[in-house]
Amino acid sequence: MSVRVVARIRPLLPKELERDAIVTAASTDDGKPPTLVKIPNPKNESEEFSFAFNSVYDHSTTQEQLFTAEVAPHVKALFQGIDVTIFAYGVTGTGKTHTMRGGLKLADRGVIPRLLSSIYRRAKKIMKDSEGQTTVDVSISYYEIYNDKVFDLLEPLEKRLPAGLPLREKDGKTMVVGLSERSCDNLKDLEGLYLHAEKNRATAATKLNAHSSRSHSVLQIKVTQTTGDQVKTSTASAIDLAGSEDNRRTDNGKERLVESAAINKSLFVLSQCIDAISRGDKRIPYRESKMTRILSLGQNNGITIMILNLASLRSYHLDTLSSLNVSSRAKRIEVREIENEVVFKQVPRTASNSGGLSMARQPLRPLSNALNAHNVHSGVAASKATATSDPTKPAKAFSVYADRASKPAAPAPRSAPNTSQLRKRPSDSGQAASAALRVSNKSGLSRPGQTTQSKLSISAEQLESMVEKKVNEILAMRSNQQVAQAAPAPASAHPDINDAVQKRLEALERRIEQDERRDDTRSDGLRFLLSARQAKERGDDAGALEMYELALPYFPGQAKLLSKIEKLRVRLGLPTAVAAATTTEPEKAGRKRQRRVPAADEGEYDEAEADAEGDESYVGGAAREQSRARNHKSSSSKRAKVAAATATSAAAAPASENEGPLSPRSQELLDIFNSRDLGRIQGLHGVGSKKARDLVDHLSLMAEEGWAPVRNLADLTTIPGMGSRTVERAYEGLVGTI
Ligand SMILES: Nc1ncnc2c1ncn2[C@@H]1O[C@H](COP(=O)(O)OP(=O)(O)OP(=O)(O)O)[C@@H](O)[C@H]1O
Repeated sequence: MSVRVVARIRPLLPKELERDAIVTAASTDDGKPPTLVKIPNPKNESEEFSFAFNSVYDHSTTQEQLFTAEVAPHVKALFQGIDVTIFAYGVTGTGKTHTMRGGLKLADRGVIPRLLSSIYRRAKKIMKDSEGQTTVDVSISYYEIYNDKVFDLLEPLEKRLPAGLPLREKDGKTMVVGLSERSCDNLKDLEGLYLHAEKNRATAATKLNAHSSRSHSVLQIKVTQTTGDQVKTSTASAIDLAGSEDNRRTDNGKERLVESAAINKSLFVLSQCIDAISRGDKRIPYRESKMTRILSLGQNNGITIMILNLASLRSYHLDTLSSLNVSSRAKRIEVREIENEVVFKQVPRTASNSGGLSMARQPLRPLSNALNAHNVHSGVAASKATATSDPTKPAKAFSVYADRASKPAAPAPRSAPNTSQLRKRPSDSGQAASAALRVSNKSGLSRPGQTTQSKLSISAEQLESMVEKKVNEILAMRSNQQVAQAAPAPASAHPDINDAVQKRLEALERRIEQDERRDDTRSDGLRFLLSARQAKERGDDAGALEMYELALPYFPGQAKLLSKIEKLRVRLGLPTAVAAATTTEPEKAGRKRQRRVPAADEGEYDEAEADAEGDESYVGGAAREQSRARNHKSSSSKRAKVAAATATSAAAAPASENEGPLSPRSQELLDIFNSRDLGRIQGLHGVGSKKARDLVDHLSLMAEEGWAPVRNLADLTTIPGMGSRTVERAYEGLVGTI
């Protein structure tokens, strides 16, 4: 079966006007429940676009009706061992949180509280009917993804690590490493936990001067049914995605811009994934954001329901079209309704601390004959209207109450809509983009990446200085401090840039993106260490061991780390067959991990290769790329190469410094790192604020763990986030200060 996609149009709010409402629900045939959303063509209001969904709910639909029609039928499947994922998608202010969480009053309760009640009711029934033969355990995990970092909402805020929790793939499932899971005997406890977590979320948001709806929230309810020695587990996931938002419309400050960038990026990646799956592409860009990795749309077995929330207002016109485009394509994604395997009980090694959506990977297959028959659209995706979002939105809260048995509302039809009224196929993303640009131009907005074609004759020096300037701009745009200055469209800042420069700039942007990905991969090592420490604090030795072993490939040969692993193995009564257990196994795991992350890893690997060549040019362009490709076949350790590169590079300190006395400049560089002073580290060339924070975290952890300070430049290159090129840039940047 395919992902079930339903649309819900919210009612107008008190200050919104009926005459501004432009989105309507319609039926394919008179008397049938609505399955179409109609919206005028923004370029020609006399023309109307229709988008087909599995079901469409208009402003009159109550919370109970939506739940009864779309969610309640799947609770049974959940207890059969099938995972269920429900997620709300839509523009800011369209009713996602209202749908998922709802309000305080009984009638206002959204999908989540009703789902919790329903699960408890069914659990009770199963236990009663089996006369105690079957026991049902219900537990929850709850986390948010804020600025592409995962934070556990069940843990107190003080325990939050700035880097967030890492993700990893295990047995084809995406897991949040170190996520807590709380079991509750009754609905009231669960209610308390959920409310507490919601409070955590709001408090965290307030501390960051943000709004909680700027994060994606993921609630997972795990149902474990035990009969004799057979255990059946399934998970219901309720996801409230952050809303996309136009910065021009909301007059965002710099923090908001960073958030918006993260939200829009993850939602953009989601739409790219949906496009790629529906086109039948082999490569789906799941890994480009944490949210898409977790959601793994189309890769997860089980039932997936996407609720598209819509506001009918004209001020949302282009945003609404964009979200209609994305979600109507999601219908074409096939998922398999497969029960999780029953496992046989054995003495557990430990309570698992790894949460995550249960997602067994499967080959992706687009539905060849399930095109959006009714979809006719302009592909408008980029331009936005100019209204301001409502800052006076009432605070959201809810309570879970035991559901009264209620008469189900008329269920929505489950059949796919009739496709005979096909008017025009939805355009692919390329068409969408070009249409978007046409609209953008019409509305006077600048085209991202637009350049004038004028061929100016400029000297190589001018060219280099423009490139340098551009690099700095791009880096500045990506740092928190200067993000507010990033508002002007990058290319239009230089109307005199010719094609050659433009190409170089594009190559640079790709390069910077690669750098970021590489850093992310490396900082995973740090996250594993931090998770290990957390597990240790919780007294979870097995969890700590697992995390330390996962960290090992990032810190090869660290005696302290090896000894921690050894000690934990002894304590847990596990074989200490020394090297095999502590070195070989994790290294194998590391290699496996590298195979699973080809994109990130290739960049990192290439980087090490380029470093080994001593190629310092930032603008090496195609030649550099080709030289990297030639060298890609080498199989020796990347870290060894990075270290070797630093030792042999003419631009860096002399190799002898790694053994003998250090030059004053090298000493100064090491002192800065060993000081763990954020300001000083951030002040180094080539070290942005994000990298500086990660480095301080890492160095502090090293110090707490009793590891020796960094003694030479080669040591420095083994720190996650530091490559030889970064070390050299920082080193060179100290010229004149010493
Ligand atoms: N079906 C509905 N019935 C009544 N009020 C609704 C409905 N849907 C949304 N609202 C109201 O509309 C406003 C915006 O809804 P909500 O906050 O849920 O939007 P959202 O999509 O979650 O926004 P954000 O992305 O900012 O979190 C709220 O005041 C909410 O109470």
